[in-house]
Amino acid sequence: MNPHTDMLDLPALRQLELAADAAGLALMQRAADSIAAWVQKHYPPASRILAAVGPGNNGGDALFAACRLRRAGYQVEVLLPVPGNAAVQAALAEWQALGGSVRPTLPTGISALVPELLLDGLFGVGLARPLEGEWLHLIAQLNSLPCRKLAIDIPSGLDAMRGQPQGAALQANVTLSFLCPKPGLYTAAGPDHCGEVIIDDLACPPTLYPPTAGTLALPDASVLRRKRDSHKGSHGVLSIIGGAPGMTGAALLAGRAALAMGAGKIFVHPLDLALTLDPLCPELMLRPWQHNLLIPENHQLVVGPGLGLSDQAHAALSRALLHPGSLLLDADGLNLLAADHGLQQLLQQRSGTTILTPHPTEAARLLDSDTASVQADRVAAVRELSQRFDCVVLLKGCGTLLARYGQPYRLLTRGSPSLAVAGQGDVLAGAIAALLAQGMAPLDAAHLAADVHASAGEHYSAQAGGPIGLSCQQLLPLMTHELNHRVASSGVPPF
Ligand SMILES: NC(=O)C1=CN([C@@H]2O[C@H](COP(=O)(O)OP(=O)(O)OC[C@H]3O[C@@H](n4cnc5c(N)ncnc54)[C@H](O)[C@@H]3O)[C@@H](O)[C@H]2O)[C@@H](O)CC1
Ligand SMILES: [K+]
Repeated sequence: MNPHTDMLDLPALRQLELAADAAGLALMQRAADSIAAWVQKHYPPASRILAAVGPGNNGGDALFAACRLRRAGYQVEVLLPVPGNAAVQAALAEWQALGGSVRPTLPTGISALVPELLLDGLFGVGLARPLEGEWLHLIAQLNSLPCRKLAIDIPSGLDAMRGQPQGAALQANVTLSFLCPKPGLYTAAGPDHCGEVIIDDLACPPTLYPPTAGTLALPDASVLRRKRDSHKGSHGVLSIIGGAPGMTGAALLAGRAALAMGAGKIFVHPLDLALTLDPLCPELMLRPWQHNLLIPENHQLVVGPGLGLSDQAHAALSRALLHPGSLLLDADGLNLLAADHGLQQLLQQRSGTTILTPHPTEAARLLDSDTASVQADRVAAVRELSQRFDCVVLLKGCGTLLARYGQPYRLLTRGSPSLAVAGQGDVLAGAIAALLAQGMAPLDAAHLAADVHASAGEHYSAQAGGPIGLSCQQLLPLMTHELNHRVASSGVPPF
């Protein structure tokens, strides 16, 4: 267990809290130390701090931190809307012994008292239902304060496991989270509410941690190291089927991305017979699809970019499902699969690994569900898909998730809205297949390719001054650079 990258599900997190308690670890005091240390590092004494204290242990963390900060000379105010549990009461006794008072509501027109920093300790992982009434009002009031906001453990109102606001959620600048990362910090609406995320394991011994459910840890890229003594045949071959009339660009984008990510040889089989060359990328070998097209066993096969939903597309997918090697299905490859139980049966009978790369709406189609339900619990959706189809599944969207049944799920911490443009799904499909072609295991290939893609999106935003306007031509060199960097820094460091 690495408490900085490995994640627990909620029952396991509760189990850990109990184990720490039984071991006599005063975790709440350590949490309060951690909060106070963060404040002292960033704000000089006498700064104005407002601590919002909720009814549970999250409130206890905030109020014990308030005591420490008052002792250290900060001007601390405490907002305590409801009487808290025993931990809050103990902190309150300490606070009052220090001469502190509490206010039950936030007065309107407090311009003179506007804090420099809000400590948000209303709710943590114990949020059990949507917020209502006065709580909604309070969150809105706190969000409108013109000051920086430090969320304790998780922004109040955000579901720690699902990353969705429960009615409303605090908009934090920094989130200081304890014991281990929670998926809700990184996926769905989580990143837009958390700001910078800091994990403090509170020096809780790793032996106390139950088995992990998921991880943020990245796969090692050293398998992609190249020998001087290598040739194009050393780096794998892949075939892409897609590119129906009107959507030929999708297949070409996948092909170009595969080249940028190091695949040795790339065949593109467009359904549009008129497409015979990519003039901007003549390295791609274009061989229009025919019903008797034979894909050699050693090719990594991608089906879906610009495939369409025609009878021809259906026939191409049916045949592709018989391919004995690895197969990646994207876009209309997934839509055809979702709509046809016969194709799903063929998928179940496959001997090679299959990777599915749905966006939330495609995932909903595969699950006979709707997009909102998938987004409401992205971790559950990706796990369910991987189990139902016995595939590696990559669920796109903010906080990309990957799962293979029986293994911890994986969650990307990187990403950028710059990538939310047409064509990037095709780029990702080609990138994954390129890493498969170079010998990476399917889950690792999908994970590393997605992380390289996400990182390149971040680099683009940094270079362009913002996320608008990304195109494949700009992104692919950034992906190549990022991949080379990952490979160079993998494995044992050089002298
Ligand atoms: N137990 C432990 O070992 C540790 C807990 N820690 C802190 O404790 C937090 C968890 O504490 P709790 O389990 O007490 O939970 P919380 O403090 O997150 O909230 C639970 C309280 O909120 C109420 N509540 C839940 N949903 C509500 C809603 N929608 N509207 C109104 N009230 C609602 C519950 O009735 C309960 O009173 C963590 O997030 C973390 O901040 C840390 O101190 C580290 C150690
Ligand atoms: K909180």
